[in-house]
Amino acid sequence: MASLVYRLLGSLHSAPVADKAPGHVAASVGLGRGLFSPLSEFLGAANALLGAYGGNSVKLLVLGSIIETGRRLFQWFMARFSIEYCTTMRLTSGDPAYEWVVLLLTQENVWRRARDFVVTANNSRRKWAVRTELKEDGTKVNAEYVPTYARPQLFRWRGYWVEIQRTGNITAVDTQQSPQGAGGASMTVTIYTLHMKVLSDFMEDAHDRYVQVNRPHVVVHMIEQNFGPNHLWSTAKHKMKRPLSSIILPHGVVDSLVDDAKEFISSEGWYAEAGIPHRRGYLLYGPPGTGKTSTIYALAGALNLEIYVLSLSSRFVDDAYLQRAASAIPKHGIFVIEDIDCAFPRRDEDDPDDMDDASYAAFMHNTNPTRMVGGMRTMMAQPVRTAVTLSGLLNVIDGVGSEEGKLFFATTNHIERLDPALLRPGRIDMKVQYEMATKEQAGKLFERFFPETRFPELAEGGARIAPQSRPAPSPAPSYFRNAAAVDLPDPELDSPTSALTLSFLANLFAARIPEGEFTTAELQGYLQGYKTAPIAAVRGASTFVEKGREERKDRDRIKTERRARVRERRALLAANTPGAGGTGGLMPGAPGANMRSTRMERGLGMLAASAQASGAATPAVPTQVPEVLPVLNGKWVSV
Ligand SMILES: Nc1ncnc2c1ncn2[C@@H]1O[C@H](COP(=O)(O)OP(=O)(O)OP(=O)(O)O)[C@@H](O)[C@H]1O
Repeated sequence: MASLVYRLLGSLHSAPVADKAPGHVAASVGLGRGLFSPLSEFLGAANALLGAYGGNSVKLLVLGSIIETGRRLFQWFMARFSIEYCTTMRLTSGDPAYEWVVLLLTQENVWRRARDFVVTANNSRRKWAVRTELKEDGTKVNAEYVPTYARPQLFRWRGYWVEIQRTGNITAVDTQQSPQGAGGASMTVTIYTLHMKVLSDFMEDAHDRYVQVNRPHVVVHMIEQNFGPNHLWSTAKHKMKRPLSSIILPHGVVDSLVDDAKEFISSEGWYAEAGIPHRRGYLLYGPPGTGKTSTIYALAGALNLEIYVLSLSSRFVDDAYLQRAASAIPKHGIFVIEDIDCAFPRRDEDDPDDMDDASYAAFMHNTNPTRMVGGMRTMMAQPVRTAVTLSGLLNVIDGVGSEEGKLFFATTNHIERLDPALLRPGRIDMKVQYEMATKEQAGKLFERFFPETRFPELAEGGARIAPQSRPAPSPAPSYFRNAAAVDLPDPELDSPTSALTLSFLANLFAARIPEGEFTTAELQGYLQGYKTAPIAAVRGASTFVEKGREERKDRDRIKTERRARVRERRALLAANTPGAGGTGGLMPGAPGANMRSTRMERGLGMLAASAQASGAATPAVPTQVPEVLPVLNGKWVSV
């Protein structure tokens, strides 16, 4: 380029001045002298003048101006061109569309040209990363190379040029931790085309690929506590779909749930015509380990829906956050609130049944339980609570965020704690109760663990009882009236008899498991110990039941003792608490005395009790009553 300019200048320099004579200019344009002669004469004079007084530098100046003007014209043209001849879209991590495009990029092998990677050993199961297996002393280590795309990458898609670039927090994205919003990443996709239709085709293609790849998975979006309140649905996990048949519930329960959800999704028009918000609420309630969460996952897999799970007891989840999180869920997403009861006040805040061991110890020994609830350190032993208020929760269920064809699922182990306002139709449209496993469930679980395909030697054939004609397992079939007495061959000592079939074993197992005493999760845990030994599983069932009963007795005894100790301690605290009939007299007439909460009173009572117990003098009461008054080594601490 530089040499070109020099050559041009050289030619200008060497060109004879006569060539640029006024007459020549006029002749070369071929126009009549009449019109242009004054201009030609002016140019001729200027030329002569320039030639006479160091005109070369001025020529250089003119040339420079021409080049600059040309450059600007080109820029202007390019700006116009790129606005009109390419389409640009921006995507933010955390948004479902971002995931779709990420997958398309990976499938198009755009990462092959990338030179900038983040390496992570965190297996994300996403298709975004380049997965490698490294060998380290014979052990395989999974590592992923995640391209950052910090610099623009150009690739061809269906004959169009597409450019992508990512900005923002590019090192934290596209592993399991993918924050959205201010701290997250965003991606710019530019397609060089005149037609908007290409853009929608691009997104459609990206979406189709995403659906195709995730067909065997259920995508579960969660909230990553570490990312703070600015990030919604920051973590996505891909779980293998679970067949509905693997959920073992009393006959018809799963089917009615699935039919209801399907009917809801397909009747959007009806809701619009009837003027009813298109949403549906389900409450699954019952003891832990009975299959509530598993049912939701299986349902989502069957209907190809994505799940958005939120726990109200998460740090920083308050009314505003809940509202934002619900609004960010796309149409037909399943919104799950786990343990919804923690949004409701307890009748007894210090119920020992709700305390974990740390809280119980803190309550009994007057130490700081250091539990964070709603971003605030609370004193006293308490069950985990939430910063979400009942009205905030109801607003979200009723409000904009819960419309648009969303399915809302709430789970709880304590339906009795829920406010009737939540349970009314329109908020909760269908309730499903989960109970301890029945004999029928135990038998079905056994059959699921030991299918005939894996144990052909125990398949039907020499069967004593065919499955169709098998008597209902609950109550115990007549031939197993005395199930405990049925003697099974020992697989290690005896050779299996032809009469011993899996259905026979399932029935015997069902007969040995008492009705409604164990959760399905407990039975599953037991059977997991006998993955390849169905006969041994049945042989050990009675011992398992006995042990389970003993353990339960122990747990009940501990609970009863705890309750008694908590009652005792409360009585002691009350006796030392002013205003509660006690003799503590800690705060008579203290400023703010009317602000005392039950919790504060307990705190003061604890202080007095601990001071009395240690023989120390009661610390002086502060003149200003702080909001929370925990006690640390006999000193007042204001939080
Ligand atoms: N009815 C069931 N059918 C099949 N598997 C079950 C059933 N109940 C429990 N399980 C198994 O037990 C484990 C725990 O189940 P799950 O998490 O669904 O229970 P849950 O009722 O949601 O418990 P929690 O109230 O503690 O959340 C899972 O591995 C699941 O496979």
